[in-house]
Amino acid sequence: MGCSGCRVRFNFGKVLSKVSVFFTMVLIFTYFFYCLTGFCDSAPRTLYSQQNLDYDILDDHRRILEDLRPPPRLLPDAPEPHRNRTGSADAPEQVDAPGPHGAKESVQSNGIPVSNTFGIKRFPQAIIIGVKKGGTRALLEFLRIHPDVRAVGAEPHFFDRFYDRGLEWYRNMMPRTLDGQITMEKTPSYFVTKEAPSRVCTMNCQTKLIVVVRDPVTRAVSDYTQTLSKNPGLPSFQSLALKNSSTGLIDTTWSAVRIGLYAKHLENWLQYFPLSHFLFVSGERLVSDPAGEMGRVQDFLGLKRVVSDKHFYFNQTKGFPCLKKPEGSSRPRCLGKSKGRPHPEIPAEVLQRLRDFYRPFNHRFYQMSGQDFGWD
Ligand SMILES: Nc1ncnc2c1ncn2[C@@H]1O[C@H](COP(=O)(O)OS(=O)(=O)O)[C@@H](OP(=O)(O)O)[C@H]1O
Repeated sequence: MGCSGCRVRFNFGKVLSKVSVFFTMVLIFTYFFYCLTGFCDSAPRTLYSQQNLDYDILDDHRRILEDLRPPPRLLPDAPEPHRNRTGSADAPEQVDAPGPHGAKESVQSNGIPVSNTFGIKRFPQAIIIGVKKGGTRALLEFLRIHPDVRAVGAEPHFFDRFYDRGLEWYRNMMPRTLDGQITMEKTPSYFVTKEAPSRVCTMNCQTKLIVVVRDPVTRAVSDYTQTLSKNPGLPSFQSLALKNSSTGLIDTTWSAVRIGLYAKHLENWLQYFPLSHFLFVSGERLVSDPAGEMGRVQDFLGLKRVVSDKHFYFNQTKGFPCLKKPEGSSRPRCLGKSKGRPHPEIPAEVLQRLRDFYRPFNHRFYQMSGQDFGWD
């Protein structure tokens, strides 16, 4: 009697364990089938995060790695694509196109790109198109703190150098975004590239365009400083800026001078985009009042004003505002050494000559943009 009771209990236990194994298998297969058909991607983020507890941690890790990584070759001090007579501009330069997100994507130990698991790669809805040495890196890094902005770290240079690679190549460069997030990139040379406006419009004529402008004289000196840092044998600023020292005529073929003719470049863009698609950010105010300028940028992009005073502190050593908590990191960080470096001393009369030269162009630019930047 006792023994047959044991057998019944024993059999019941066996059946129970078989049933639970069966249901577990059914659950596992259902889950895999669900994921294989792509539904995991469309699951609400919280649910998805719970199922993949380490996903967000890995994504943060990827962002941190991106921050710590030395800037990719094209960025942010990428030499101009063309080398001029000084040997510092206007000859095509052999550069590798950046990979998606500007450099190699972080890869998990199983070889799957970490950032490859959710969201969609979209064309940028907003692009920082210029100007070189205006403060474009600072603006992009400040924007990246915003949870609704995802941006490519490197400069893709699609609309100037790599257009023949096609729009799909470009889209593939973009980070994945969730609905409601804005995709962005910055390539300051777009502003001075003749073909760029029509090409951007071919992608999307509704694209929002941000131009960080800075006093063209200081901008030219900053540009020269960058080239000099790579080529210490470069002729003096004045010998490059002036056609002839006795006449004092400005050499507008020198790219460091030409880039500062903002009215001329803007005219080209206005043939394809209405003024309402542009936001002109003051490079000077981005340094003196970063939060104020970021308020304008967030409004223009239709974003909640998340980036504010509390994100910045002024670093006395650097002499520039820095971020208390950059994207993906909890430690304060300033921009790299190539941003905010000391400029060489330029003779006052050369600077004055350049100031006089730019004045009418600046005034024309104030009229066109509807903003007085107070450079003279
Ligand atoms: N917060 C902060 N930190 C450091 N530097 C700052 C910052 N905000 C603006 N700037 C100014 O940005 C100038 C470089 O401009 P870009 O980033 O547009 O340069 S680049 O075109 O991408 O090479 C750089 O020019 P230089 O001062 O000549 O180095 C800076 O003056």
